[in-house]
Amino acid sequence: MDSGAFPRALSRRYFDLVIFDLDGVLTDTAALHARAWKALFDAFLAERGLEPPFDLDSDYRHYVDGRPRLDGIRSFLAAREVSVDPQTLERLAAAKNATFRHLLEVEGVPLLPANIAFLHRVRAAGFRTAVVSASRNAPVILEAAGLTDSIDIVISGVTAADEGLAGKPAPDTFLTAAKRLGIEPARATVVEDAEAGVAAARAGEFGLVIGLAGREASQEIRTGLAQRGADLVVDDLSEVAIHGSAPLQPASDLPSALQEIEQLREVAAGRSFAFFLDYDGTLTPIVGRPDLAVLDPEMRAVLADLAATSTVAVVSGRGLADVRKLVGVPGLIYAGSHGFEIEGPAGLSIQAEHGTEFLPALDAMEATLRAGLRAIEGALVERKRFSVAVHYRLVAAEDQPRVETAVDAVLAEHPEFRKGRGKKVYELQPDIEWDKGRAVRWVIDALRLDSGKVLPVYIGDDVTDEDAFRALASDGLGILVRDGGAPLTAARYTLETPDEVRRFFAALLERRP
Ligand SMILES: O=P(O)(O)OC[C@H]1O[C@H](O[C@H]2O[C@H](CO)[C@@H](O)[C@H](O)[C@H]2O)[C@H](O)[C@@H](O)[C@@H]1O
Repeated sequence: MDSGAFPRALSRRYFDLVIFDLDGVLTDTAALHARAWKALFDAFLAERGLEPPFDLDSDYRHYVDGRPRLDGIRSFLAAREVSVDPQTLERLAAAKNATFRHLLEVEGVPLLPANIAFLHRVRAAGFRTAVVSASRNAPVILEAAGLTDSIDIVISGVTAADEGLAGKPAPDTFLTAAKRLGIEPARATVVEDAEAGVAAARAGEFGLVIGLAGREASQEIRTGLAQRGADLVVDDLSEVAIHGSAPLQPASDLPSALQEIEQLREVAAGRSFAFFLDYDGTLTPIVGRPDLAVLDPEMRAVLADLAATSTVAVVSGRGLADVRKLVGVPGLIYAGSHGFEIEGPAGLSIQAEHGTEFLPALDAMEATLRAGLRAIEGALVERKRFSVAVHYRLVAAEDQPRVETAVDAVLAEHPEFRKGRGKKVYELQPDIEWDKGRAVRWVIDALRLDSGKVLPVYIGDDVTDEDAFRALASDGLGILVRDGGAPLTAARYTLETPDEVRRFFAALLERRP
C-alpha cells in the first residue's frame, strides 16, 4: 500500500464529482475482457506462427486496457510489428466483442464490493457521479449490475464514437463527463485502474487521480499507475475516507475515540494530527469557579509531548493571557475569547484580533454588570478581552433568573453584542461572524495545514465547540467530551472526561511511529 502524499479522504469541501472507470473499478469485467483479448490474439498470432502468445497481465495492461477496442488492437499489433487492413481490424474487434458478450452472459457481471460500497457512500455524501469507460458495453454492464440509478452520467465507447471523442489516454471523455455536469475538472476526482486512464485524467488536470491497483497487484503495477500520474495508489476504495456534510447525531451513538483509537488512526491514514483543544471541561474538569480550574501536571506533560510532534492549539472561551498562563506549555498556539484573539509561539508569526472596535463597549458593559450583579450572591463577572462572561454556577437557583435579567438589560443597551451560553454562564460577545470554528479555519489557513498531509482534530465539551466540529466536518473531525451528557453533536467521536482526554493522548503517543 502506497501511503502517498495526497489525502486518503475525499472531501465535499474540495470535490463535487467522482468519475469512475468501469471495468476493473466497479465491475470485475476487466478479467473477462482480458480473457476475450487473449482468445482473440492467441488465435491471430497462432495463425501467423507468431510468438509469444498474448500475456494476460503485461500485454493487457500496456496495450489494450482502458483503450477503445480498435485502438487496443492497433496498439497491441504495433507492438508485435504486425499491420492489418481496416477490414481485418473491424473483424478482430467484432470477434473480441462477441467473445466478451458470451463470457458476460455465461458468467454474469462480477462486482467489486468494496468499490461499489464506496460509490454508494459518495452518493450519500452528496457527490455527483459519472462512469467514463472506453467500453461500448458500459451501459449494458451498468444495467445488468443494477448501478444505473447510482450514476448521473455515462460516457461510453459508443458516446465517444458518436461524438468523435478521442479515447484514453486522451482526456476528452473525462472532460466531457465533467463538462456535461457543469463541474470544473479541478473539483473532480477520477478513479482508474488502467495506466491509459490515469494518464488521461492527469492530462485533463483533474483535481485528484486515484489509481486502483487491486489487492493482488505487483509492485510493477503500482509503480506504473504512479508513474502515469496517480496522486494516490490504493488496493481498493475502502482505503479512501469520505467527508460529506456534518449531520447531527446523538453523542451516545458515537464511538469512543479511546476505544476506537485504531479506527481513528486509519482515518488519519498516514497523515499527522493537528490538535485544537478546548480548555474548560476538556483539559480540566468543570469546577465551581473559573480560578479553580488549574491544569493537572500530568495533562501538562502529555500536552508538551504531543506538541513535540504535532501542531497543538488551545482554543478557549477564556481570555488569551489567562488560558496561556493556565496551560503553561510553551510552543503552542493559543486562541482566547472564543477565538477572537489568536497568538502563536515566538517564531511562528501568527497573530490576530477580531473586534477591537468593540473594546470600549465591552468596558462599559463590564462596569454595568459588575455594579448590577454585586447584590446577587455567587454571581461572577469575568472579563476577557473580547467578551464578558457572567457565571451563575454558585448562584442559588431562585436567584438565577435575576442574573439573566441583568444580562438581558445590558444587551438591550448594546444590540451590537450577542448572548452566548455555556456551562452555567452567559457570554456577551460582539455579534460578528466569528467563532471558534472560524478561528480554527483561520489557524489552518495561516499554517497551511490543509495540504492534505494533516488531519485536524478538535476536542471540546461545550456548545461553542460545536462551531469548530462543524468547521472541520469535511476535512477533519471532532471529538466531544461528553461528561455524561448526550446532546446532538457534529462531532464524530466521544471521550468521557478530561482524564480520558489525557489517556487518549497518552495512547496516541505510545503508538507514535
Ligand atoms: O472554551 P472553554 O475553554 O471551555 O471555556 C469556556 C468557559 O470556561 C470557563 O467557564 C466554565 O468553567 C468554569 C471552571 O470549571 C466553571 O466554573 C464555569 O461554570 C464554566 O462555564 C471560563 O471561566 C469561561 O470564561 C469560558 O468562556
